[in-house]
Amino acid sequence: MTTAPVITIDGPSGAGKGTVSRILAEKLGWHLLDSGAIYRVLALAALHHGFAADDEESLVALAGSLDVKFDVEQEQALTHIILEGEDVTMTIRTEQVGGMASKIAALPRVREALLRRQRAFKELPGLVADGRDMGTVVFQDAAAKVFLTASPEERAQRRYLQLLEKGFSAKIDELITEIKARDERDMNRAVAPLIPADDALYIDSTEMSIDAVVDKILEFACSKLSKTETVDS
Ligand SMILES: Nc1ncnc2c1ncn2[C@@H]1O[C@H](COP(=O)(O)OP(=O)(O)OP(=O)(O)O)[C@@H](O)[C@H]1O
Ligand SMILES: Nc1ccn([C@@H]2O[C@H](COP(=O)(O)O)[C@@H](O)[C@H]2O)c(=O)n1
Repeated sequence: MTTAPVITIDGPSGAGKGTVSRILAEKLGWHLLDSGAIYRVLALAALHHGFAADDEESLVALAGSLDVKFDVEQEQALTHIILEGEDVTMTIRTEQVGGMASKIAALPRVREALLRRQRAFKELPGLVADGRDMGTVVFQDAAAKVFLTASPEERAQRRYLQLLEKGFSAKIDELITEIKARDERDMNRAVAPLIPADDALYIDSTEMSIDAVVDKILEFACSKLSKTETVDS
């Protein structure tokens, strides 16, 4: 049986992972995993239930029973995220939810509880997986791994424009502080820290357009995939 190839795109907040992953998945006709959305949904559910960010016991139980659905809307290239029957696609994008997600994501048993849910996205014809540990932990055998980053100031500026576009208010100074705090937590946690996989292509997109990043990843992924096919045949 042929197993589905995976392209992983890891990196810090606001680097453009979600944007380029969606474009790549569309171009290739592959499935898409936004693993950060899973952590964000769990964070939102925890906030709804009033659980503290360090209440590992309750969070693990919640992760195991999380009633979440990803409804892919092909025409509008949008995935609706439904938590306990409620559309939370927009609500999970706030920095408050992102901050809570990054705190609970540092808990080893919470990460463990979410592993199977993420790996279930690996289906034919292929998967583009976006997150922090896609290449280092969740899909270690991925055909092509990318680490996508940009300076904190550029990422905050991108996030600022994105939040305004979605109708949220934001302050650039606060975003820079929040992004740096999230980087610090994500890169220094004991389990699955945000680091490039040894075999990842490193891209700094500070001065690159979205199209340039997509082209670079496509070129890299195609060369990796053709080598994999040669080895398999
Ligand atoms: N190379 C780029 N140049 C300019 N803007 C970009 C670039 N890449 C992405 N953006 C914009 O930056 C914003 C953040 O991108 P995106 O949501 O894809 O980041 P992310 O890495 O997935 O962040 P997070 O991990 O927090 O979800 C979006 O509005 C996107 O359009
Ligand atoms: N594979 C992942 C994905 C995400 N996280 C944590 O969730 C937070 C929110 O993720 P976004 O990509 O939506 O910004 C993020 O800051 C990480 O702490 C993770 O640990 N692993």
